[in-house]
Amino acid sequence: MIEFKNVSYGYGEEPLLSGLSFRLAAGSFTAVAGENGAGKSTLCRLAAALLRPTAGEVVSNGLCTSKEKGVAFAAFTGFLFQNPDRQICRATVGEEIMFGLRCINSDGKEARLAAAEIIEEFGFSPEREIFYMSRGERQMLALASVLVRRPKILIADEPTSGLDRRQYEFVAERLKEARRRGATVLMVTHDMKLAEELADDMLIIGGGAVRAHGPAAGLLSDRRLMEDSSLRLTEMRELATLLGGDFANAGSVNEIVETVKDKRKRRVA
Ligand SMILES: Nc1ncnc2c1ncn2[C@@H]1O[C@H](COP(=O)(O)OP(=O)(O)OP(=O)(O)O)[C@@H](O)[C@H]1O
Repeated sequence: MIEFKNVSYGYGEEPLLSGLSFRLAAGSFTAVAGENGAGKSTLCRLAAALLRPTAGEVVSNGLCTSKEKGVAFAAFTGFLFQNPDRQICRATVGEEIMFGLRCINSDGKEARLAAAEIIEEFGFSPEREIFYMSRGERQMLALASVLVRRPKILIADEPTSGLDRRQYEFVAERLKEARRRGATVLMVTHDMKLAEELADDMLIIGGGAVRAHGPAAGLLSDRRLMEDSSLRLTEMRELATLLGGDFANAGSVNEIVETVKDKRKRRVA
């Protein structure tokens, strides 16, 4: 569980975030959205104890980030940076994955087995030199080195940006899997289709405050909220809200099709 209690933060004198209060339930998947520069990455760093609030409290997994050392949070928090090069610090895939494990004092036989498994799952080879990997591959590697630690809390800042379709689908599946295994996931994204596919809840920030927090389906259908937050309705939501009435809260194209069929049946009868 992650809780923000009246949290404020600023890099300079002006606060960037002011009085944020919300709670993310254990095991939930929350997508964070908002316009560029709204403070989404800053919110993630606060949640991961990489930053401490200038006022208020962040409590993660029962620990207050202002009272404990960062290492206490690193033990159960996986953080995927927006830019993988901020994270990667070793020369080869194998070394990078093991580095992630050593950071949580995991270095034995089990750790080496987990490293071998994830390297295979991601389709890398342990000797592969990171210097020659593409941006997308480095992003996948950064994710692998976070996931190998099986974090209780997973914070991913735009995990699919710059990935090709195959990589995108692979990453979306890995995030779903982390959630299935019980992790609490917080994901920043500009991709509302991804939010719709993965998240239970959405947290929309803007103007330094929480603009909305609640079930993703409802927020993603709120045309006014989406427009005010510079977010795009997905094509499916666009269609559902344009059709209105019984269709307005449809969760998928399939639901729209079924509702049309149902209406036709009733008209014929
Ligand atoms: N280390 C820093 N020092 C000073 N200012 C910073 C720092 N990090 C971020 N900022 C500023 O804080 C503001 C919010 O940045 P942040 O990265 O949290 O926003 P964001 O919503 O994630 O943006 P984007 O969608 O563009 O990634 C921006 O104006 C940014 O320039």
